[in-house]
Amino acid sequence: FCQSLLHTVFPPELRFASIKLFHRIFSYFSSYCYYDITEIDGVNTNELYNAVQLYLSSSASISGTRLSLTRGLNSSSITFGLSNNDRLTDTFNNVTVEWEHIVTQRQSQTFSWRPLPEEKRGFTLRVRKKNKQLVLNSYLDYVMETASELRRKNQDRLLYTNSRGGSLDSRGHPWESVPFKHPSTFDTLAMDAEKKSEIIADLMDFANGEAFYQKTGRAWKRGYLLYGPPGTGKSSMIAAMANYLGYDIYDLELTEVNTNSELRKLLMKTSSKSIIVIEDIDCSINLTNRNKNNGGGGGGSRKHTYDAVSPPGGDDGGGNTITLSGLLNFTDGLWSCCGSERIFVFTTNHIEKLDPALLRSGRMDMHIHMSYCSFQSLKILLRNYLGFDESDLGEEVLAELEAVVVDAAMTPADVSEVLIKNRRDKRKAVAEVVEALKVRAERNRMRLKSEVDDEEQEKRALDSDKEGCEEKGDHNVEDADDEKIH
Ligand SMILES: Nc1ncnc2c1ncn2[C@@H]1O[C@H](COP(=O)(O)OP(=O)(O)OP(=O)(O)O)[C@@H](O)[C@H]1O
Ligand SMILES: [Mg+2]
Repeated sequence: FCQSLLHTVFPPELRFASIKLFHRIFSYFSSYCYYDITEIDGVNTNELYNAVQLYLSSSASISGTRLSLTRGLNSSSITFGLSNNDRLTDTFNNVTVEWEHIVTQRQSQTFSWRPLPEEKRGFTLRVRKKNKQLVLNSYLDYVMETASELRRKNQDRLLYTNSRGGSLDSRGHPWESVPFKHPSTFDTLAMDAEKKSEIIADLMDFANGEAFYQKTGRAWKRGYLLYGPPGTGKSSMIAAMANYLGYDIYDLELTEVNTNSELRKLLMKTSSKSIIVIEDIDCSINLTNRNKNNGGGGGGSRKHTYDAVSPPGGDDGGGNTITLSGLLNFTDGLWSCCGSERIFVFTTNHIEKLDPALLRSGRMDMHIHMSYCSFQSLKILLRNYLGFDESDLGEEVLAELEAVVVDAAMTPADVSEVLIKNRRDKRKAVAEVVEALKVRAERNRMRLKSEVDDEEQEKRALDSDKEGCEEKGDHNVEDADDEKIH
């Protein structure tokens, strides 16, 4: 009755003004202030809303008897969230805040450029007025940071590529991404245990080293060079690194990049906590560092210039003008620090072809040699593919394997191929591996022997030539003496 009386007696304007006044008086006397974080801000999605939602999902265990569960696209885990009008308290620096999730039905579909959801969702944050500054200055930043950390952990890795050349997508990004689901881990990687644990420790030091890099005044980045013959696990190692640290991978295709500035733009669009990979560096860029004497009219100064890359077709007049110095700036220059926590990984099959400028510490901090199967790595492969431990193999087989594995110089890729082919019959698989290793070892021994024989023959031929010369020379001397005498 009162309500209808209010409706009839007071005109709407007055009613509105009185509600506003009431709110003002209430907020004046209240010791709290409230912040609304709505899901849609105008027509844009409010990033803070998503961040808060994700952040609160991490505190789900604290309280709350009713929670909503979600599983995002590309995500491999489930996250928790607050249900309608549920509240949750959180503490930050000894300050307690309260979050409430408010869902209301949207009244009428107003005109918009894109369909809006029927529900209007938002979080309301209630804080004491005296804590207002703390919340605005650091709590919300903390929420955003925690949320992005969670997003990274929950979501599978992304693999970015610049295969589109220099063109940008609709959001102005030069990178294209796909979910990265490589199953390689340090457990499945066949290599010597000490080397593996050294790499893992190095990665861990790097990931936890923010304070150290800050203290020493270094950019928070690290470079690894993986080198070795094809099929020894260089790409698998990169995947294992990404899976271990939870970083995204940017696979940089240098042949698709035309200029140094394009390279720089690509770098600027990479996120932190990522691995930037340049595979087969010796093939994608002509990395010879040349001292060109800039003598003619250029002030006579000796300039250190680098060769421009010639396009793969060998046509020197092409548009690809990335230089080694451009690449070095990419990894090491001022631009490399725009963002933090980055790992650069270069791979090559021929380390000897690389320029020393690229290999120096600071650019490539760690050189990792991926090599042929050793006895240790062979045992890892047998365990991974067949589930066989040393005890399953037996001493005799182990001794046989150990005797030939080094001479065989087989890559882990070759060995795993034999194992995959015979994986239904495990005993046969082991026998086949032993056989393959023996055949390879024998072949290598024969090759080595024939090389040594060839060398010896050559040496002998050279020696006999020399002797012949000396004899001839002696003759000449005698002849000369003869001549003198005559
Ligand atoms: N060290 C290793 N541990 C486990 N598996 C390996 C290893 N090396 C190679 N493999 C197997 O061989 C396949 C090829 O390896 P990968 O692509 O990592 O070699 P690569 O060194 O990158 O070769 P390339 O130089 O040709 O790029 C992988 O799918 C993996 O299964
Ligand atoms: Mg590879």
